[in-house]
Amino acid sequence: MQYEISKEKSAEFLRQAIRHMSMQDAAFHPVSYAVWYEYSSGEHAHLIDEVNTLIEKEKKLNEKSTAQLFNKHIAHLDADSTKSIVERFNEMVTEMTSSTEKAGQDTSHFRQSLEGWAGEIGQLAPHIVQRMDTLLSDTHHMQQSMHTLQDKLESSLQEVVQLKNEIVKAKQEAMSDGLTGLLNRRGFDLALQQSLESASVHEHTCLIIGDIDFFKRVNDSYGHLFGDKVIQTVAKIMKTVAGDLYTAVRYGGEEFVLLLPHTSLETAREVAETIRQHIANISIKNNITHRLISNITLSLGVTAYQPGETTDSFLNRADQALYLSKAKGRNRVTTLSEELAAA
Ligand SMILES: Nc1nc2c(ncn2[C@@H]2O[C@H](COP(=O)(O)OP(=O)(O)OP(=O)(O)O)[C@@H](O)[C@H]2O)c(=O)[nH]1
Repeated sequence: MQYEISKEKSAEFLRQAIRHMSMQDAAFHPVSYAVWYEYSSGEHAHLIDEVNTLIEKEKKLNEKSTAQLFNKHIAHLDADSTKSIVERFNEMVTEMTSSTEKAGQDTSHFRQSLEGWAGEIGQLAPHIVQRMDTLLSDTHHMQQSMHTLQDKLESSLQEVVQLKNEIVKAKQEAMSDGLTGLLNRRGFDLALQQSLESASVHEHTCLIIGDIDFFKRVNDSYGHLFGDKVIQTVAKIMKTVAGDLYTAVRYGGEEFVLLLPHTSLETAREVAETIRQHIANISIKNNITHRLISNITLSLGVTAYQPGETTDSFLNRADQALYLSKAKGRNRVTTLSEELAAA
């Protein structure tokens, strides 16, 4: 979807979209707006064909068919485009609300003038009074329609606010892990990309990857629920250590990542060592046996981003460092610079 078009062109699409929307059964909301805006822009041949076929068959689009068109042709858009749709709809409704309000005021004013004239003319030319009455009654209807439209627009605005909140919430949910509340892998990919894009050549970005040792044994010995509790406890420690400076991630089952922007390799190693020690010192209560379990350990790998390398190569090196920690006996931190990884 392209939104980089001139204001005049986009205003033209907007006008067309409103005209189309007003002829359908579906209500005014961002979903129908998005469908009709895209239809009016003429960009999506498939969408246009499908809409035309539906209109031919059903005359008007209802909520269901509008939602289906949205899901099929528009819902896959990235979050920025979705946000753009909602913002444009919001602007449109706000503009329409204020023009309707103004039109309502003008109509009310016109009606008052008519009433005034009716009184005056009635005395001079009684035969015109009946026509004036009709005119007054029409104006009254028009005023009522304005109020109805205004009410509808105001409720559309509320819907937009709600939709915006839902988009924000859905975005957050899609990026976070349900068990721990940390960022999930998808969230991490985005955070890593943003961090590398915003870092200058002279700044270091580091990664720590940690993996709970012999976690299968933990599950086998104390049960899956206890295993979950261990994951949550490790996540809590990662989050505390991360604070506002770093980003903690549940990368996979029992694997965690800490993203450290503007951080030297040496500092990252110290942070990893702090995490390792924290975890080696925890005791977690087994809710079934009521015993404290304290032999939980984490192996960690640390590395720094090398300018120009791909994120895959960055991640692979951190993984390699983690693998070395496991191979050397677990419960330890291994730091791997680019030269060492290549050797
Ligand atoms: N309780 C629980 N277990 C999980 C979860 N996700 C993955 N696991 C378990 O984590 C275990 C990972 O085991 P392995 O990959 O064999 O590794 P490990 O036993 O930790 O051994 P090393 O990594 O070599 O030290 C598997 O048994 C998975 O079932 C989860 O969300 N909750």
